[in-house]
Amino acid sequence: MIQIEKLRKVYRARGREVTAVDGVDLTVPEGEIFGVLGRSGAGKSTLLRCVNLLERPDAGRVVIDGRDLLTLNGAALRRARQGIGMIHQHFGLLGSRTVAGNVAFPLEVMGVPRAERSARVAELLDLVGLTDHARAYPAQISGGQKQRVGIARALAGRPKVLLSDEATSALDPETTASILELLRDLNRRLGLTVLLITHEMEVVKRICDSAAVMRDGRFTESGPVTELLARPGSELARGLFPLPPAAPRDGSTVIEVTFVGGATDQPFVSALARRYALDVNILGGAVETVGGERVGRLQLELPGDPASNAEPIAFLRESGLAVEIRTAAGPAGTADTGTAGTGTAGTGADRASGTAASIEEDAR
Ligand SMILES: Nc1ncnc2c1ncn2[C@@H]1O[C@H](COP(=O)(O)OP(=O)(O)OP(=O)(O)O)[C@@H](O)[C@H]1O
Repeated sequence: MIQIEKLRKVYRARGREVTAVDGVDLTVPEGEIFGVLGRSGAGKSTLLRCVNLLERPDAGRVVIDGRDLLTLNGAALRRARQGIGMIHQHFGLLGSRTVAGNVAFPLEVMGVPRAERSARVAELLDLVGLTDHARAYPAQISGGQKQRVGIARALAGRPKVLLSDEATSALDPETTASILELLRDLNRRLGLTVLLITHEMEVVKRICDSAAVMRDGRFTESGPVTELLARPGSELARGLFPLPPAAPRDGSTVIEVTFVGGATDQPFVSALARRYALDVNILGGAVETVGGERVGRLQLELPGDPASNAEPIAFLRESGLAVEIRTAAGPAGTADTGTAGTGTAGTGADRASGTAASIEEDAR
């Protein structure tokens, strides 16, 4: 389990101060995968590096499996850090060592005897599917295989916590999928607790149980992924399911409906049309599997202004669906009647573009 409380890290250089992490609270229960999503410069790497004390936080607590790392020194701190593995975007392999030699390296540093080391390396290579490449050098293997070596090496000391620093950012989509599948598999088989940072929505969608969006050193939203998807105004929901920036035409109401799990079984569009004799127009939408649950977002246009649609909207909400009303100025949040003009932050245009796609693009 990872517990981070009021974590703060300020860099000071040439008389300038940059608050990279500004009071972050975060809990990752044992065996869960937590993803921190954000643009370049949001503070993700700093946050991750504070968890294994590669960076010393200025304030706050980092508690791993009940031990407050900031209170430990010397051997006790070294032991605690052995319980935290880390993988990196550019793998960080030693070019002069074979695959097996790279995996053996941390075991050598830990002083594990040779025979035990060989057995453990064989076990680790089997775990990541690289037994046949034990004697290859990093230059002779693909990016995905290099990351598998990185993962095997990170697991050498039998850590309970794995930190992942953009582990799939240098990989093509197919390889990304296979590495994410491996991480999910290891998380389940070994009960690993994983904290990962990424700018890729795909990573959150495929393997994270919970996630946070980070901006300017803070979490702007945080929680179980399926809960965030159903939360009105969620940036994560907009990123995973981008919808067209539709402003309602005069005399119509545009709503965005998010449904998770069981709610997807209901034919709510036809129920709405039948019950209220409405001509419902579908403007856009998508349904996907997130965290093993079916999740979707639909943008619908209803005839009549928001006030005249209060009843149908209430019906959808009572059916367990999250409904946002889009006004000319953007989504109007959760107000029951969705009064026009009371939108949450941002204009229609910037709300629509402030999504995952831009999280990725800005980071490149
Ligand atoms: N060693 C450092 N000295 C001074 N400022 C730093 C240092 N490392 C990071 N920063 C600053 O702290 C802020 C957060 O950086 P950080 O690398 O943690 O963000 P990030 O979200 O991981 O971005 P990226 O994906 O580009 O690495 C940025 O403004 C960055 O310029």
